[in-house]
Amino acid sequence: MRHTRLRLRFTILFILATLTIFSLITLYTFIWSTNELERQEQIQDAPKSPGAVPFWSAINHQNIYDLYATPASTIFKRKANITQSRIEELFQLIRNAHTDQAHLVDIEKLYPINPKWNFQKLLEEQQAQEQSDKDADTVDSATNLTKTTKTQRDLTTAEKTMSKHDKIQLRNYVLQVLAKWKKEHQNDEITTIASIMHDELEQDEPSKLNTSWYKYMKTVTNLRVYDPHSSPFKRLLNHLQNAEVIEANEMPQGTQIKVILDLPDSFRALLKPYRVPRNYQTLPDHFYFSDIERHHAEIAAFHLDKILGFYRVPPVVGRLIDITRDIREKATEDLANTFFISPANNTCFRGHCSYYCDTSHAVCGKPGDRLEASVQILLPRPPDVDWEKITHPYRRSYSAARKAKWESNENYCYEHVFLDEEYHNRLLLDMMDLSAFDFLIGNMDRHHMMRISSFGSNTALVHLDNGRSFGRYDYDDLSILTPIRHCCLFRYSTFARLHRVYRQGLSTLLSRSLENGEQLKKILVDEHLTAIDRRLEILFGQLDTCIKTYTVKRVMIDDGID
Ligand SMILES: Nc1ncnc2c1ncn2[C@@H]1O[C@H](COP(=O)(O)OP(=O)(O)OP(=O)(O)O)[C@@H](O)[C@H]1O
Ligand SMILES: [Mn+2]
Repeated sequence: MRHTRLRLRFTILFILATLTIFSLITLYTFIWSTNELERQEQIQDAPKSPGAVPFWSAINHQNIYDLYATPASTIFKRKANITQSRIEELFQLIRNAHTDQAHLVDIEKLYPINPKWNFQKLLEEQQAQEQSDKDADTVDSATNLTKTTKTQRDLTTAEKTMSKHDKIQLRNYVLQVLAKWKKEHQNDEITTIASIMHDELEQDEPSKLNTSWYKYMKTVTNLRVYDPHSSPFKRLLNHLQNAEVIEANEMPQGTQIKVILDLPDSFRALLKPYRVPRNYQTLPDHFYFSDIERHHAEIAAFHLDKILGFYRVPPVVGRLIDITRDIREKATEDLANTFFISPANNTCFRGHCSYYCDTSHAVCGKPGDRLEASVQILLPRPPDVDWEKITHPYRRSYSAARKAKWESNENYCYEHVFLDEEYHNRLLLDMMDLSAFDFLIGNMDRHHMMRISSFGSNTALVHLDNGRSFGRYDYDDLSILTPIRHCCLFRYSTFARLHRVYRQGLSTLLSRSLENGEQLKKILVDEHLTAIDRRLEILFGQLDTCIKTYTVKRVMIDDGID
């Protein structure tokens, strides 16, 4: 009896407990779901959390954690002031002018110069003028001249800039000089790095003469750093991609981390590691000189240079490396000492350099040992081969406060570049090619131009260091075109190639080249591809303006360089 009552009491207790638990759960679920609903309502207009946004579309997402975040800027679309049909017209115009010019031998008639005008005299006048400006500046700062008198003096200086007549004469003079340069150099023999290095190698390291490295060096000439159709080029790409690393050493030159890899068969390569995602844009408050170098920019620049037919960027591939096996275990002591394991258990290294070489900007594998990098052939350097480092006349000021001279002087090309005899040769037009290339890739950081001086004077620029290109796709920096806008000179051959890729669709060619020839995926986000097409049109627009101002034959030049 007692037993049955006890069981009944237990059953009631059990039912009561179940009911309580059940109602608690229901209540909790209700409260939770209402909260959730409310929460969802609240964040309906707020940006999605970074995790909810697919990686490639995260580009225009504002920062959810930033209370003052403004919506990402809408893509800045600068319109080219030229239509497709005008580009075609321009092409016909330029092609006809080129054909006409090929038959004309009398350069003096084509570019007439007043017998009373003299280059040397103009040069001396200009130099005297500069000296007096400098002296006046020194006096100004010494006597602490008031602002008004200084402005007055600036005004008189402005009046003293090169006269219109002198400018016309000087342009014709430069055009004549370039035509003479062509005559002198059109039969130059093409030389190779292999031939420059041959004798020393034969004496000191004869075994190197049988390597695939030497075979590639036979294709590096004074005109281009690789032959895209040759087998040494294809083998080189494969080698950069797959060869085992023998030693990893830090590159002492430069401001950001770079690693020199020794590869088998005498090859050396320059590695720039992954630092930021493909959709990273130069931080709004960063100058170009604080911008972080991007491995994907190096890769994309190589592909673009190849499509444009310059062949002036040393071959580079994107490579997935094992940070421990390929770098740490092969590192020199100095480099190895900067390795550590991060809190996320990834292998990282800091390296030694002046920008971003500290623990908070370390290069880390992600996850673990996996690291993307650009790997570029390191061309022979001094003492084996001599290079010339030319300060770019349109170099930006590397100071946050100062501006460069060319930014405020519209006559800068006449007063500084045309008057400088160092530019009375192919260098002037190589610089125009480079300005076009840099504008397309958005590179503001071309402080120097490099060329291999062991080749003599007829030697192409080598487009080294493109790590700070592709920094922005929402902005086209017209100032990169200043050399072209100021000097208004351009090669026929370059124009013809630009026109060809324009017709084929430059961005299509580029994305195809990256897809087929690159192991790393999505090197350029679509926004960068769109920007390149837009910039090509802007470049044509600039050439159109030049031609309208100076006529085709005073802008377009055939200096014999393809
Ligand atoms: N592929 C290469 N072959 C031969 N030399 C190279 C190559 N790449 C770079 N160099 C040399 O190394 C120097 C530094 O490289 P790079 O310009 O890429 O570094 P950086 O950190 O951007 O330097 P900076 O801060 O001076 O621009 C170059 O000026 C050049 O002399
Ligand atoms: Mn650089």
